Amino acid sequence: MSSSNKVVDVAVGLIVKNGQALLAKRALHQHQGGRFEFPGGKVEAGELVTTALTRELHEELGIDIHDPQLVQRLTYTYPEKTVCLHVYRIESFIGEPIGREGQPLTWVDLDALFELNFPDANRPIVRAAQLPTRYSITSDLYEPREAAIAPWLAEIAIEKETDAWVYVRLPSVSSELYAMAVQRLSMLRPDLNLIAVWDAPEALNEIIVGRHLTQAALLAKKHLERRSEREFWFAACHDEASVAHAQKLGVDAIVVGAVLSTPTHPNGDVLGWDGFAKLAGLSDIPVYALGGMQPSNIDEVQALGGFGVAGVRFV
Ligand SMILES: Nc1nc2c([nH]c(=O)n2[C@H]2C[C@H](O)[C@@H](COP(=O)(O)OP(=O)(O)OP(=O)(O)O)O2)c(=O)[nH]1
Ligand SMILES: [Mg+2]
Repeated sequence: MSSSNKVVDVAVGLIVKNGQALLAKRALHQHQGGRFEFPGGKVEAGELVTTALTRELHEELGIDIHDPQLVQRLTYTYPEKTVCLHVYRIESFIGEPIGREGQPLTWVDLDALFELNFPDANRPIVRAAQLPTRYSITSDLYEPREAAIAPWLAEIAIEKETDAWVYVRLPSVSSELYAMAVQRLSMLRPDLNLIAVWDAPEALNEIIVGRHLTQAALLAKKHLERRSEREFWFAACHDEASVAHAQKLGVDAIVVGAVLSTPTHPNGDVLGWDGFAKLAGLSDIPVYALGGMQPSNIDEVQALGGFGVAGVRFV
């Protein structure tokens, strides 16, 4: 293999404070010069990626970071070279960032990142920067008819925290009833970021932020057509093959489970923490742990390479 075919590993810091991300402007003479970037730099031979991240952010910004969380590994081929961007979210650091190499710095609202000119590899980073660490899922209607929507709405209205991301999972209902439930939920709780099941009616596109593929639907899919850059795709994965397929398709994040058994699925096949760690370790995209999870499990999940927790009943 010639050296130009070698993948260049890059440690990238998604530094977030008060809902804003820290960006630098790349110098004109650099690769992808003149564009905004998330601060970071090349991993040196024999260096751990997290060591490189700490070193680069100290060199470039003069800050000392704590507890970086892996968000994604992103491989992208430019005409000149192939890079693998190892993206870490950093919410805790000591020092006030300054452009120690003369590079201009700026803080930008997370949802405004979509408007900026980044290196071509960065589009998935901009989407991943929006992702929450809690992926909430609805319970089903108590029976598949319209009268069951009102009590379902009442429960969700109380249960779901402000701005939550909520996958509307109603396996028992027709697509007409499904659309009605999503529309009514969106009117009652316009703050929620609603995720519809993958084959829900197109008419919902205006009020949802994305779609969720069941594992069977994921495996049957050959391409993923995003209707816009702001459309998020999630997928359920229970094994290695589905994790690999989700990555190949370009899904934004996966929901892996069941990690632990739950009162509603007491005897189901569970991965256990070991099984979860194995699948999370294989995944280059963000992973939510599902099955017996509460928000308080987040540290455990992240220590095993996960990104967030998913669940029907968060208390
Ligand atoms: N830091 C950073 N690099 C990015 C981003 N997106 C992207 O494609 N890259 C590419 C551009 C470069 O080819 C490579 C990073 O190299 P770099 O120039 O920052 O490396 P470095 O800090 O070690 O600097 P140098 O001493 O080699 O100039 O990754 C990004 O958001 N941040
Ligand atoms: Mg750099």
